[in-house]
Amino acid sequence: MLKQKNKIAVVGGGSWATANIKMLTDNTTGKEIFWWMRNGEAVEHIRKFGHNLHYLSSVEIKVPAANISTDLKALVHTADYILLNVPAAFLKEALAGITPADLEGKKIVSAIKGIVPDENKIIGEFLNEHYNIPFDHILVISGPCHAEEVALEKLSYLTIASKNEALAAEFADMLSTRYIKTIVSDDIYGTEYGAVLKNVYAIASGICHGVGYGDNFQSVLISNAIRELERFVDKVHPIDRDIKESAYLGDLLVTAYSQFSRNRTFGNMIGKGYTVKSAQLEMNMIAEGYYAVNCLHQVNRQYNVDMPICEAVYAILYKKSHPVLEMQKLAEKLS
Ligand SMILES: NC(=O)C1=CN([C@@H]2O[C@H](COP(=O)(O)OP(=O)(O)OC[C@H]3O[C@@H](n4cnc5c(N)ncnc54)[C@H](OP(=O)(O)O)[C@@H]3O)[C@@H](O)[C@H]2O)C=CC1
Ligand SMILES: O=C(CO)COP(=O)(O)O
Repeated sequence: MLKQKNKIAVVGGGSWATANIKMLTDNTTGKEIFWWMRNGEAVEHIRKFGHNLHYLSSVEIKVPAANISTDLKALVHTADYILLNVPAAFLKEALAGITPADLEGKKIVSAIKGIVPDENKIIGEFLNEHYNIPFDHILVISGPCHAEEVALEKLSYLTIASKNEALAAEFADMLSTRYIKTIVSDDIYGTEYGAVLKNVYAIASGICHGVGYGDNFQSVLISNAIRELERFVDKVHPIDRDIKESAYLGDLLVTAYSQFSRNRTFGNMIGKGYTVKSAQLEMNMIAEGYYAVNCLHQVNRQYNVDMPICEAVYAILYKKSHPVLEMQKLAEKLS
C-alpha cells in the first residue's frame, strides 16, 4: 500500500519560516506543505505574486495558494507535522486558539531559538507541559544557519534533535536538499538552550564591537562564551555531549560573527548608544536574545551557574547599565 504523504504546516511568517518553506519545497520527497501567518495582507501577496512581502522577498514560494492561510486551527487539523516558527515571545499569542486536543497525536517541530517568557521554558518543555505533547513527538531544528544564506542556497548544516531519533531522521529526510545537510541528535535540552544562549552571546559580541573592542578581544569573549554555554547546559541537562559540534559551537560562531545576525546587529546598536526601543524599531526583525537573557537570568536562580557574559548583557539591557562600563567589568572576569 502507498504511504500517505506527510502534511506539514509551517506556523509563522518571518524570515526563518520563509527559509523553512523554501527548504521543504526544494526537497522533492512526497509531502504537502501548508503555511500560516497572522498577516492577511502578506497571505494575499504570496498567493498573488509567489513571494513573501516583508521577509526574504527574493525567494520563490512554491506552496499552493489554497494552502496559505490565517486560520491556524484549520491548518493544525489538516497537518501531521506542525513546524513552529514564531519568535518565542509571541508563541503563546499565536497559539491562543489552539487546545491540547487540537494537537493530540501531532508531531511538533520547533525551529524557534528562544524561551517562552513568564513560563521561562524552552519550547520542548512548554509544549510538553502546556499541550501534553509527549517528548517522542517533539523535534527541534537548530544549527548554524541564517535564513538569508538559505535564500542564496549557500551550503548549510542543520541539526534535528528529538528523543525519537527515527522521527528526527524522517524529518531530516524531508528537509535536506543540495544545499542543506542534516544531522540527527537526541539532545533536545542542550540543542535548545545552546541556541538560546548563543543569541545572548551574539548580543554581547555586537555590544563589544559597538563600543570599540577589536577582533582580538572578540575571540576571547567567544572562547569564554562557549565555556559558559557548556557550564549551563551541563548543569541543566548533564549528558555526554561534545560542545564543539555545529549545533553548539557552530551556531555560536555564526551568530557572533555573521553580518546577517540580528542579535549581533542589535547588540552593536546598543553598544553604539541606541536605546533598546530604538534598536528594535530600527531593525524591524526580532533579536531573540533580548527576551531570552531576562528569562535566563530568572532560570539561573535555580541553577546558580557562573554566567558573567549573560549577566553583563542582562545588566545593560534590563538594568540600564552603561555598555562601556559593563564591558570593562566583564573584561576583568574573562580569561
Ligand atoms: N532568521 C534566521 O536566520 C533564523 C531564525 N531562527 C529563529 O526563528 C524564529 C523566528 O525568527 P525569524 O523568522 O527570523 O523572525 P523575523 O524577525 O524574520 O520575523 C519576525 C516574525 O515575528 C512576527 N511578529 C513580530 N511581532 C509580533 C507580535 N507582536 N506578535 C506575533 N508575531 C509577531 C512577525 O510577524 P509579522 O510579519 O506579521 O509582523 C514575523 O513573522 C526565532 O526564534 C529565531 O531565533 C532560527 C534560525 C535562523
Ligand atoms: O540562529 C541563527 C543562525 O543560526 C540566526 O541568528 P540571528 O537571530 O541572530 O540572526
